[in-house]
Amino acid sequence: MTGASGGIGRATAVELAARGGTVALLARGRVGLEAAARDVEAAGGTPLVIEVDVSDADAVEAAAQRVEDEAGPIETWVNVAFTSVFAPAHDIAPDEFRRVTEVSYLGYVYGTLAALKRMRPRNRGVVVQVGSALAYRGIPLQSAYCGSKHAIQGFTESVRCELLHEKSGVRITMVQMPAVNTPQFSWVLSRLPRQAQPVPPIYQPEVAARGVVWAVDHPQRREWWIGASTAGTIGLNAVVPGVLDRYLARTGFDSQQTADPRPPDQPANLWSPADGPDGRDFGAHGIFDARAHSHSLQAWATRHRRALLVGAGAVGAAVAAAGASARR
Ligand SMILES: NC(=O)c1ccc[n+]([C@@H]2O[C@H](COP(=O)([O-])OP(=O)(O)OC[C@H]3O[C@@H](n4cnc5c(N)ncnc54)[C@H](O)[C@@H]3O)[C@@H](O)[C@H]2O)c1
Ligand SMILES: O=C(O)[C@H](O)[C@@H](O)[C@H](O)[C@H](O)CO
Repeated sequence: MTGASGGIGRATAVELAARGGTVALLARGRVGLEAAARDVEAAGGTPLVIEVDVSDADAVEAAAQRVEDEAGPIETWVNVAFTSVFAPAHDIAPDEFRRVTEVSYLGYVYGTLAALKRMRPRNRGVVVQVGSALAYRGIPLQSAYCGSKHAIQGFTESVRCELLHEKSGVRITMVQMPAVNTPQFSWVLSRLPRQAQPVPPIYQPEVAARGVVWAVDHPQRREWWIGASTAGTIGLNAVVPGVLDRYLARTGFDSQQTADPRPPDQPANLWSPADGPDGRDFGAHGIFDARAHSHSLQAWATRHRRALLVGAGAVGAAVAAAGASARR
């Protein structure tokens, strides 16, 4: 699991740990990683902490080898680690675009390559890409991030076709997330005047984590969408993208900021971690607990859609039968 020291990665590591087995925790911040390891242990798993910057392909490959040497064959690889800059494109420098892309896009590529190198010869294994509604829909103030998320989506489709072509038993799937209450809004480099926030509705990281674990177990589906807002955004964007352009131009600046000013001492994790030796543990949750939903009816329904369809069919048949017997 990359990006396991905070947010969705941290919550997912804990969710997976509850099944036992080794969970390798890959991220940069030592303090956050050690706290994540304690969480994994408490949940019943065996943590393996590996400090790695995912933008370094050799380091990611070495991390994968270390996992196999110390814990055995990697069954599942989950890419989560990312960074961003909250600012209009004209306020983001070229080297910042490069850095976001190297971490948030190429980090996923390097993780996927390290996993495929080991899984393809064994003809088994699962790669899960943690994505976003923003893999399909760009929003203002997040150009570097949205570019990376779109790129992951394209890369993943290509790899999926290649695996299908060679009739591989290895599976790759992507989980598109809604807005989630994670530390990102307190440690991503922000040039916004006000405190950054996820665009409501906001879900707790455990909702996202349950979605990832479901995808680990059901990787035959090409994508899983979490949250009605995700399904709505991707669906609407496919039909009326121009309407969304104008809607987001009008609402997207305010919906991504609270009324409070940006804290002057806010850290920035673009170049170095905020949860490293000089930092603190940020945990899985961000600062929006009071506004975040602990469940998503849509996510539940998509997981149980077969049972729901069968149930709806049965109800439909019963109603039709009742109607027919009433007419007799
Ligand atoms: N929070 C949301 O609203 C939201 C919404 C949709 C999708 N997502 C996706 O979920 C994933 C996690 O998001 P989050 O909000 O939990 O993020 P987060 O900022 O809370 O955590 C990111 C994790 O990545 C790690 N990381 C950052 N830079 C790294 C680097 N160079 N090398 C290694 N590790 C690094 C951090 O240490 C941390 O463990 C991302 O891929 C993001 O695109 C999040
Ligand atoms: O959704 C995402 O992919 C991002 O990680 C968030 O940073 C956004 O700011 C917000 O949640 C928009 O919905």
